[in-house]
Amino acid sequence: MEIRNVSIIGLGALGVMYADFFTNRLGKEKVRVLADRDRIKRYSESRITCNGRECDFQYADIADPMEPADLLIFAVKYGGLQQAIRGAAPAVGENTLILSVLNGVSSEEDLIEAFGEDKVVFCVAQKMDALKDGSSVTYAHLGELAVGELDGRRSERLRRLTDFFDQAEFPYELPDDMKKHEWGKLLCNTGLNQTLMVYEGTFELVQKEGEARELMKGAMREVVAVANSLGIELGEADIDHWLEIINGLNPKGEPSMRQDARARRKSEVELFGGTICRLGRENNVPTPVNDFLYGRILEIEASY
Ligand SMILES: NC(=O)C1=CN([C@@H]2O[C@H](COP(=O)(O)OP(=O)(O)OC[C@H]3O[C@@H](n4cnc5c(N)ncnc54)[C@H](OP(=O)(O)O)[C@@H]3O)[C@@H](O)[C@H]2O)C=CC1
Ligand SMILES: CC(C)(CO)C(=O)C(=O)O
Repeated sequence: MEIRNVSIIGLGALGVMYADFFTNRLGKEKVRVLADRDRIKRYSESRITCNGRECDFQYADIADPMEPADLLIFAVKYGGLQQAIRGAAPAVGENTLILSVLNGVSSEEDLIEAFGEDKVVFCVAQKMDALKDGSSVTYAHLGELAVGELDGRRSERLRRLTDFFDQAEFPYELPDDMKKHEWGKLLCNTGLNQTLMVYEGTFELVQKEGEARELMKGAMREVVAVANSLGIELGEADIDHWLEIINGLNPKGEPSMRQDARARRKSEVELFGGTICRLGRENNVPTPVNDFLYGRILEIEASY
């Protein structure tokens, strides 16, 4: 069945960016933002903007009966995923395809557990630099979604998805090995997000040579070592690939984790250092750089 409409749950930096993109391309009636009544009231009363344009979104109250979505995008932080899964359940029908733009390597497992393997296409959100300040979202790069099947098949549902992206002129990539690709993004976030949260910097700080960039690279090398211990073939070339992407981001932009810290919200550190330090211990891989970053981030969060 052809994809004709999109629903999005999570109206943050990425949610606004995607809701704005698809609303402009498909029309307001084809794009729903799913939320509870209180959030919808708050969103409707605030002036949400994306790159300075005022947004006019269609909201759907998750307490009301609703038609299933053709494509459902989860764009919440990991701490909000279980609640969002319960909230979005009425929008999942027989033919709904689900994407998660969440970072880390866990959200697809949670979505599969909730909705079944046949609904969830693996996805990595990459190369964007979306920044949310109050109700205003700005970005210099929309980035792209890397999508694929775990076994590398060019399946019929993947074709449905890419046909839809082609029609909407939405940028995407089809990596051959989605698991390796997810770990590549984990390598990026574990180095970049944690370093900039600890150093309180923008992308500029790690785009130039210096202590912060070296620390970031050290954290990335530990992700490679942990991945290798699990049989995932990441290497120096993957670090270089993600460094090149980082070098191209808006120098004044910030990763999602630094945005959490500025808002004094609990970050997704468990997805990054939390996961790498735990897997390192379990597989006898030393992770001193991540131990330092993870510990420092827990201290910062304890001070809120
Ligand atoms: N920002 C970025 O550039 C990138 C982010 N990512 C990943 O994407 C994910 C989303 O990040 P980001 O957009 O920055 O996150 P934000 O914190 O900006 O936004 C998350 C949004 O989810 C909403 N939300 C939480 N729970 C629910 C719920 N139960 N129902 C409806 N809405 C809910 C929150 O609403 P409210 O504010 O009303 O509580 C919030 O607006 C994260 O996993 C992040 O790591 C990946 C690539 C890039
Ligand atoms: C690396 C980045 C900035 C996406 O490009 C990201 O994933 C984040 O902000 O969490």
